[in-house]
Amino acid sequence: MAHLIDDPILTVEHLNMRFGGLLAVDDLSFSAGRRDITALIGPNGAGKTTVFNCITGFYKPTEGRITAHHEGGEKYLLERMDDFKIPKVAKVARTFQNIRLFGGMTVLENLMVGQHNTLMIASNFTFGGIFGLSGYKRAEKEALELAEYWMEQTGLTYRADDAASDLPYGEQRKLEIARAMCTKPKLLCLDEPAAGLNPRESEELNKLLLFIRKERDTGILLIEHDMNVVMGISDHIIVLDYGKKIADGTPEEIRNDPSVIAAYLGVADEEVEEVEHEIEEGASS
Ligand SMILES: Nc1ncnc2c1ncn2[C@@H]1O[C@H](COP(=O)(O)OP(=O)(O)OP(=O)(O)O)[C@@H](O)[C@H]1O
Repeated sequence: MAHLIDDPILTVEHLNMRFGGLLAVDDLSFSAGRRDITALIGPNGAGKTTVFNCITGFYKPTEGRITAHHEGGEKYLLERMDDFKIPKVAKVARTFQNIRLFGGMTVLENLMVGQHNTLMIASNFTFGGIFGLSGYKRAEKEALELAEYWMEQTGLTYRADDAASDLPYGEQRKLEIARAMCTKPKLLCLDEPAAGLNPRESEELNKLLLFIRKERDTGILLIEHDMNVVMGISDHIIVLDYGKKIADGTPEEIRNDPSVIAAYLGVADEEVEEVEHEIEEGASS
């Protein structure tokens, strides 16, 4: 089963990632829609973070092709790009499972650092900033406005001058997303954004991600274990188990897919039919 995507922001074709004797990602192909929230789910160790690391250039895949498709028709082969070019040129941004902020910097400073690339270009990679070049000043003003915009959307304006490390966990997660959004990504990859959030915070996260998809024309690719988040906001779900894709469809299709239930429950293949039967019985009772 493969979910049909008319207008992909990302296509992954026959991706393999091998670590010594372990095939962590096994012939994986899928697409993520340009304005969709696509979730990558699966039991622990299924290969989800490895896929993210291949997409964002942390790992060079053993085999396969990963393409970012921009609206103008430009295509970027991510597996061939230097990792620092992936956010800058291909416009693919990411957050991490373990929060990686500059703890000693303020919220605002974290958002300005996120725009370092744009400001360096505006300074012509010289001391343009110090000498007050007009192009640099304009870029700096725009960077500040963008930082303020994302502080507002994430409810962090009142925290602008606080050190990132002083923020509670839920706000640090939001700050990471705000910082990624300051790079104006076309695809935002989020590694377990709901981890450690309480139910109210994860509800706020859902709203923020739906806002990003609707207002910013940004596709989202998300790894998540919190099924309230996954089932609540995803347009499309891909399920991995032992590095292989075992399902690909809408939340409704995935929810009722016996092989997915089996993978999560950890039952053997031959028991899948039994699980399927139980689901059918459950649905008819
Ligand atoms: N750098 C590495 N070297 C060797 N093995 C690795 C490396 N990175 C990941 N693996 C292995 O690849 C497999 C997939 O790991 P991965 O972290 O991608 O899974 P995951 O689905 O993200 O798991 P989780 O939900 O627990 O984060 C695991 O068996 C893991 O031990």
